[in-house]
Amino acid sequence: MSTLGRMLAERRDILKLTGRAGVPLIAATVLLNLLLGVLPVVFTVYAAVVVGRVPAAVRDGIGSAAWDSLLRAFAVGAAAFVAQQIAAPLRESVGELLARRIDGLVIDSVMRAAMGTTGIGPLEDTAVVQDLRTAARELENWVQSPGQACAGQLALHARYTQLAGYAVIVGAAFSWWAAAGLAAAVGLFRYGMRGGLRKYAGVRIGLDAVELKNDYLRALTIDSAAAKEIRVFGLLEWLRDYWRRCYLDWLAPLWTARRRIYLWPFLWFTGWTLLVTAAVLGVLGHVAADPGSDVTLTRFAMVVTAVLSALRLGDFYPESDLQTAVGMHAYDSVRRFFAGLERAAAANGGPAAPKEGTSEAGGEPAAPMPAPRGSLHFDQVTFSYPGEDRLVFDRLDLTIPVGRCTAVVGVNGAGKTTLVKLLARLYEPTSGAVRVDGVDIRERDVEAWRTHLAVIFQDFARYEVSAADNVAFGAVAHRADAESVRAVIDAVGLGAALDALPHGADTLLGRQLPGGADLSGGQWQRIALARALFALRHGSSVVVLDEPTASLDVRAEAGFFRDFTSLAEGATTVLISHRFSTVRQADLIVVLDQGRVAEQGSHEELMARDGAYARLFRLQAERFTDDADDADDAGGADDADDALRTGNGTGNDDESVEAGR
Ligand SMILES: Nc1ncnc2c1ncn2[C@@H]1O[C@H](COP(=O)(O)OP(=O)(O)OP(=O)(O)O)[C@@H](O)[C@H]1O
Repeated sequence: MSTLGRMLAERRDILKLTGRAGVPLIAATVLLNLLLGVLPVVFTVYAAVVVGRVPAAVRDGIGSAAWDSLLRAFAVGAAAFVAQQIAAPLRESVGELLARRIDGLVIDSVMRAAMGTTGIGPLEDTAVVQDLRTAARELENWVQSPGQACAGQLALHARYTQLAGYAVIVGAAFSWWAAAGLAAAVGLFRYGMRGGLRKYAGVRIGLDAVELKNDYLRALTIDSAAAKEIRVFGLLEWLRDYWRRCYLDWLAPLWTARRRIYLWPFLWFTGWTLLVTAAVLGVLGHVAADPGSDVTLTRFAMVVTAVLSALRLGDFYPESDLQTAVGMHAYDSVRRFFAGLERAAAANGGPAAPKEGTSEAGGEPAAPMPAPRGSLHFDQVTFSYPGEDRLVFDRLDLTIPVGRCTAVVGVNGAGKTTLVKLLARLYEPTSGAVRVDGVDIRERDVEAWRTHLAVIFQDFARYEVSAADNVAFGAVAHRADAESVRAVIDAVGLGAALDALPHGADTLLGRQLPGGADLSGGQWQRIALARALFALRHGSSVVVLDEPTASLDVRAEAGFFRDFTSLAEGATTVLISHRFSTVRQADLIVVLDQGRVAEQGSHEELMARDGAYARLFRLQAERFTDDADDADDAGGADDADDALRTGNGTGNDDESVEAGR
């Protein structure tokens, strides 16, 4: 697209977005801007009239008709000046209101879309995430936002009305040729300034990825979690140097671009503009100096003031230029973000993604879903993550019985967490289906299906709200059920620890929050377990726990399974764990390997089979005996690797570590 085409498309987009502010606000902004265009011109005219009437007023004295006429002209000029002083801040306020309203609508639509995707695939897509982060940065910082681009574009009315007014003054009071020449010279200078800014903004926008990296490094230096390692490992010097280099990677191209874009063009445009202006003023002076000329003092003053004022209009407009050049960048990112969501929705065959500027997601809502009664079946499920060739599952066939406890084991990367993501419809299978009582879950309403699920992921969320709310988020509609919250807190053995906090279970969990406190890793894990129990008490019937005992001490781990199975009596439990002491008590144990089920059965059945599970179980049991040192040797680790790598071997370095837990 040509530069002009791009410029027009940019302006058209801003206009379309401006329309969302509503007619009254747009009308008020335009009106104030027109007023700010006309008032300086009126002031210029009457200032010249005052100058022209001074000689007669001085000659005729106070009280004369010439004196009164001078006062009238002065009053009009002063009124125009005062009105301008009032209109300018009013324009600022109304413009800000318009900008904030538009930005608010854009932020709403982005948040709705980001939170409203059925799956999480789009939010893990690098391009989509980068667009979201870019949009969020501009919208949050409110430096050059889309709303400000809209307000900035409307502010141009004031500037161009002024230019037209000054040109009319020069044309009417002197020469229409001079007026045209002046307008062209100012236009040329503006083109140079604004065009340069567009190019500069283009370079800055091209450095988005580097800027985001710098944002990350800045945040990292003050991140409390990283602060520990930065100090312990002595990373500070390295980090400082790395950040400095990244910062220069961002700054150096900007410096170069600024010199290239601005220096010579600026001199060239300035030279031409000054030349034309000098020609207009020179001819004016020449004509005025002619004794027979009809150029009066008033007209002379008016034209000179108009020319000089117009000249200023060729310059940079602080209320408009940067905003219109960069402000829409965030909006472009927003649009790319929406396009990315749509692409991801189409690729996953899921429901249509919400569109930018709309409030609802597309697609027909599916029918609600009854609680599962028979089985959860991964029916020939093949899956690879978007953009990845590697199959995590290759025609996986797995049946999870309802009302029983199924444990899933496998080496790091075997696909255990992915299994849960597919079950919760955070991703859709590439082929095959997840069926509940024989029905593909994609045929059901996703929200309805999720009301049956209570999933605690390995990296469960630690909300900076009260401990009680952290638990109640398992079934947020029942947040007021304090009795149940207390019951599940006690059930996971957290009652005493929370009672010791300043406000008991109502203490905010976040050390940096006023009156807040933090918990240990194991206590947080208990909070997550309580959340799952709370969900079970309020209607969920399938509970999935991904590494629920990873942070629990040995005593707590031993008690966990016994307590949890009695608390989750009748529910379908899916337990993912590397700890065989937890796993062994499940009704069914499934060993995942190479994207398929390698073995399944009860602990006794699998031990009798003496396959991968049995070897790994024995290896882990040995760790708790006096022979631990023997089991810890390389042979033992190899054994563990071989045990779970029943297929053609993945060469995963972490396997021995995990197997040895
Ligand atoms: N968001 C993602 N995008 C691309 N690949 C992913 C993503 N999440 C996981 N993977 C890959 O999918 C495979 C299965 O990962 P998954 O997390 O399901 O394994 P896991 O069995 O739960 O491992 P662990 O025991 O370490 O928790 C791994 O190879 C992993 O690298």
